[in-house]
Amino acid sequence: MATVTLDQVKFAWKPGAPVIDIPKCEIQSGEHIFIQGPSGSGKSTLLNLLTGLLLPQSGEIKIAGCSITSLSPSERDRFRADHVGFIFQMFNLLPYLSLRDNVMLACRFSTLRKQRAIAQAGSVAQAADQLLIELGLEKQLSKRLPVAELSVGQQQRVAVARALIGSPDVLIADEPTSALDRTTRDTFIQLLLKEVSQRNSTLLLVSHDDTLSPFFDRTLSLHQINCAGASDAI
Ligand SMILES: Nc1ncnc2c1ncn2[C@@H]1O[C@H](COP(=O)(O)OP(=O)(O)OP(=O)(O)O)[C@@H](O)[C@H]1O
Repeated sequence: MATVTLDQVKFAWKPGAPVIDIPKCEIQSGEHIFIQGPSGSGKSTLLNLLTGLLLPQSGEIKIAGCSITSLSPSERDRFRADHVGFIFQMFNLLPYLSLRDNVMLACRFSTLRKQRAIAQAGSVAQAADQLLIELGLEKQLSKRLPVAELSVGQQQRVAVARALIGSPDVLIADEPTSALDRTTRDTFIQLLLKEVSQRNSTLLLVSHDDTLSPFFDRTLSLHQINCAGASDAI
């Protein structure tokens, strides 16, 4: 079953200069997709359309069976909190909070994810701890460190735990490895893929780094799926 569907989606920041023009794209439930394209080709714009932060000028985007392009802004916000987990390039963790509190935050904005976390682990705190331990952060968790005292690779693993708590249908990762060295990067990607597989979440990961492609089920090249083909992409 398709988890993400784009149908005749067109978006332009300025009239007459389309950045996204995707006639058709389907991503199946549980697929691990690598989205690649040069700088300026529209990767971030596409992610913002998929999460409903931007609305296309025309066309339809469906996530987990819901047409997000038909929702009101507040419905889209709620849908995003319930169904989409994010991993950002710069993590976007709250530095003064503990590891557990950072992870639990995702459930504060979504009753659905909170209920799933409780059903899976007994409580949201236990679900957060379980994920952090699976991701190799037991020592840092027990010391109750603020995330500001973690290494870059450790912070990125906290960001993964936050994105995964309450098992969202779709996980979106925007250049999540750009701050990691090669060895940490490979370990991180393997761990991320293991965790999303366990939850049967669909993963969409964007990166400039083409050497990540072999880790994924499928690579979507913006050049191939996007007819807009931004002329200034490098
Ligand atoms: N807020 C904005 N306002 C106007 N134009 C924008 C805006 N954001 C991006 N663009 C334009 O849209 C095009 C695609 O940008 P986008 O950021 O989606 O590319 P990208 O592939 O994510 O690039 P990078 O890999 O460098 O982050 C570029 O031509 C860019 O100038």
